[in-house]
Amino acid sequence: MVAVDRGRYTTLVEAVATPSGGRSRKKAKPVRRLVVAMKARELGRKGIVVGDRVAIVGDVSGEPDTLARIVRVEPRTSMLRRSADDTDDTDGIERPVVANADQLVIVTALAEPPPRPRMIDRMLVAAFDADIETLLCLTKSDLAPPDELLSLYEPLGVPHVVVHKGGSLEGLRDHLTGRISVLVGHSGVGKSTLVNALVPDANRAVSHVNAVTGRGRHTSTSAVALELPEGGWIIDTPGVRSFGLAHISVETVLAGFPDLIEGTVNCPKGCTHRGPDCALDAWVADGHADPARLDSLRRLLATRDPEPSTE
Ligand SMILES: Nc1nc2c(ncn2[C@@H]2O[C@H](COP(=O)(O)OP(=O)(O)OP(=O)(O)O)[C@@H](O)[C@H]2O)c(=O)[nH]1
Ligand SMILES: [Zn+2]
Repeated sequence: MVAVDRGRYTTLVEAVATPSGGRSRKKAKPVRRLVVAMKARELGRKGIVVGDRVAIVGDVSGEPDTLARIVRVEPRTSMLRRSADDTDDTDGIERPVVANADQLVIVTALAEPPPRPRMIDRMLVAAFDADIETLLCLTKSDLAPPDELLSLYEPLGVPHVVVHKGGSLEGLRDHLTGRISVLVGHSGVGKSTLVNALVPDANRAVSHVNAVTGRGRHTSTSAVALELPEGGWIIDTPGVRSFGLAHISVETVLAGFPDLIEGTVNCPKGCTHRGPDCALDAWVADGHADPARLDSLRRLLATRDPEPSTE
């Protein structure tokens, strides 16, 4: 499923065409088309998100004004979620964002706008919760060096690439080829610039999806999956600017810090690992782990608190 917009799901159907006449020895070529579908009633309230693999029935011709039905959603290998944040009606319900992704690409400008480590931390926790890998993609390296930011994230073992407009994207492509990557980042960080450089006809693909759904050309606010020329997919998430993490437990965050877990055995029950009772301070002071790791853990735990939607 490559896009969803107000109850209309755009699905990519791949069929192996049988060469006509049966005499042709040419290898059958997969034929792909976009088919717009709605959710079959029997799926009830089950959500379908971009990245889902679905079974569709009915009119699957993809002709204008046809509508197929999605009758089944295949089991997911991963699910990126976020809690509702301040910009939503705050019902505290977690929302699925993208299914079956392999990696979350956190796009951050080195300047204009300045990097926001708390935002990066949030994304890292969301990716950890979804059990998908992360890649830090630092843009606008022509404006500022990456060193300061990397000193924060290299100790966490987060892989990174540094890019700038018009520069080489080889390092980034190496990470993206053959995988399903979700791109997230704030407005202005250069995400569209990247997507257009990676997928030469990205604009056309998006407006084609919009045309197929009859939603106008530039109205897409949902995630859209775009195929990379080298193989693999990038999923652009224009509508997802932030990740509320209220649904993620302290334990899940801590699980991202295997080197610190042993230090928590003497913590009081239900320790938030942020208060004065936490045993981690003394344990780290004894030299069992790098203090920077404890700082990082606390930063991540702190990011679970709601913060102003202006960020
Ligand atoms: N100096 C510099 N400017 C860049 C670079 N990449 C993008 N920009 C500029 O930054 C501005 C924002 O880039 P976009 O690609 O539109 O950013 P975006 O993240 O897609 O922003 P939204 O469209 O608001 O989501 C544009 O004026 C770009 O030309 C870069 O590497 N260096
Ligand atoms: Zn503790």
